[in-house]
Amino acid sequence: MRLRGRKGIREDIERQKELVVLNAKDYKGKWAELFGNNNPIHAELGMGKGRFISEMSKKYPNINFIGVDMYDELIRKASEKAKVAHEITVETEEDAVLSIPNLRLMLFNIEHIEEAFAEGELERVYLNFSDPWPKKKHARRRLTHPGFVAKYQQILNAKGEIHLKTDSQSLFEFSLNSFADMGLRMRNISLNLHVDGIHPDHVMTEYETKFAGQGMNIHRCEVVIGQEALSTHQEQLKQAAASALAAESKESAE
Ligand SMILES: C[S@@+](CC[C@H](N)C(=O)[O-])C[C@H]1O[C@@H](n2cnc3c(N)ncnc32)[C@H](O)[C@@H]1O
Repeated sequence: MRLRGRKGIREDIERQKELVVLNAKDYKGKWAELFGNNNPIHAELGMGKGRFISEMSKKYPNINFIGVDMYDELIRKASEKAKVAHEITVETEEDAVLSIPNLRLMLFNIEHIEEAFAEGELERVYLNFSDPWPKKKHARRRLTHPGFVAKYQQILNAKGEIHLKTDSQSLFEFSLNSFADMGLRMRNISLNLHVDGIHPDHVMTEYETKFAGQGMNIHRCEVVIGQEALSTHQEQLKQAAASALAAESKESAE
């Protein structure tokens, strides 16, 4: 997605100091301080126009959300969407900088994400409809390339997870292989999310609305990164297996 900067956009986002972070590197290791609490931090990498991150921040006030994108215009659009989602009415120039306590929009290139977050500073990374970069020679630019995933591993904490959604079958295949090659555990894999049945709390992104509306399959998976998340997942699997065995032996006894 390429957008040419429009005069005034930079000034507009610069004015929104409470919501927009232009100097993300300065907050490395200090995001909890910026939010003023130790709630988990979830980041959407490549948020586009920001519908997902706005709605998530409204729905889950006890989680801190950061929407990351590299274009001024998208940060501005996302800030407008956030204010609508949070029902902030902008009456004057000054009001435009009103803060949303659990949301920040960060202008940043994900290629250098480890320069913006310290080790274990995030609890979840959302990759929603990331650019598929279909040409093989561009594989390194895909946000699920092992080079990127290694950076996410570094900045995610013990409960860390990556949640991926995409319409692109080729990106999905590439991503699953990438995660598997890195020895990572995947769960809740869906090749057709909207047919498998979406959870009532499911929040759609702009691209998801468009592609699902066109009848395209939406692929999704969760990747368990942190040790604590992995232990919880393994415990859940053990319990599910034990209940299945118990049900089976009860059935055969009857
Ligand atoms: C296809 S759009 C998806 C937007 C949104 N997540 C959705 O699902 O509607 C991908 C977004 O990722 C952003 N993006 C791609 N590469 C990026 C990078 N290296 N750093 C920051 N943003 C990036 C693009 O600017 C674009 O807004």
